[in-house]
Amino acid sequence: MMYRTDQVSNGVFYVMIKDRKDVQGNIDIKGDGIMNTTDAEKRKILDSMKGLIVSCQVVPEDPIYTDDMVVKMAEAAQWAGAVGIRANSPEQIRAIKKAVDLPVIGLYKIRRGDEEVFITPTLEAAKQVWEAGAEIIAMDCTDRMTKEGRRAWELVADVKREIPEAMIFADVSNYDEAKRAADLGVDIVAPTLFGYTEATKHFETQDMRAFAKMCRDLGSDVYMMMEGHINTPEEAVKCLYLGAHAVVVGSAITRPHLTAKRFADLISGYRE
Ligand SMILES: CC(=O)N[C@H](C=O)[C@@H](O)[C@H](O)[C@H](O)COP(=O)(O)O
Repeated sequence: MMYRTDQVSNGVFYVMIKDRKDVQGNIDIKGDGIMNTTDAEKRKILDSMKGLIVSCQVVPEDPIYTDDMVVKMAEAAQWAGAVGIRANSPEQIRAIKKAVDLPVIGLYKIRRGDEEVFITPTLEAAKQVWEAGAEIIAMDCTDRMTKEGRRAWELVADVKREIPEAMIFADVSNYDEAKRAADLGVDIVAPTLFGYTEATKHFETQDMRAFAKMCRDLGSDVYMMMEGHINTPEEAVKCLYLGAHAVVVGSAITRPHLTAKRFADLISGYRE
């Protein structure tokens, strides 16, 4: 749906959207001032997501698993001042959406045999994430092959065509993948998969140097976020200093058994 710029005041653009409430935001006016409503709405949501995003994920194998655990995690995150939630599976996204009033980055982890790509690997998975209520769809945008015999990032075009209202969060593992994702027109890029690919699996901490370069080169085209292996508030602040719009934290906040294990392992000197 298209709409027009109605009024400009104090550098802020006010826009009228047919049959909907007015929205106000810092909007890029392209060419003749004609814009797509979803662009303005997307920008408004993305701008609001500046700060801490908490990844709230739990699987039945986790020692903390209960049916409503992700809801409690999301409520705790909102209570603490988080600006967004990252969640896995249509069921958990739905439950979180009912309980908290924060934008959700949704994904659907699907393991298909020995395939390496598992974060929202198909268009069907992306549709389910969207239908569950997530505003943003996170997907693997690495250069790895999928079961369908194409590169993971090739799904971006399908999602943009089939679900144009959705924002796309590209999970990548290195600078080249980040650059490609930005060129493909995703909304958010994060090095979520650094440490989880064949080439990076030996790393247990983030590559801050690569992240700084991503922020410097791509930060004006996409929203750069940090995600993965951020364990302390100080590390998160460092990411903001390097140019991150937001920092997504999971395990350190929502997997207390792993935090306990970090302490136990170190204190016991990694005795078996
Ligand atoms: C690689 C993978 O599957 N990452 C997942 C992506 O959604 C989650 O399991 C992570 O918890 C999330 O990325 C946050 O990272 P960390 O838990 O390190 O703060």
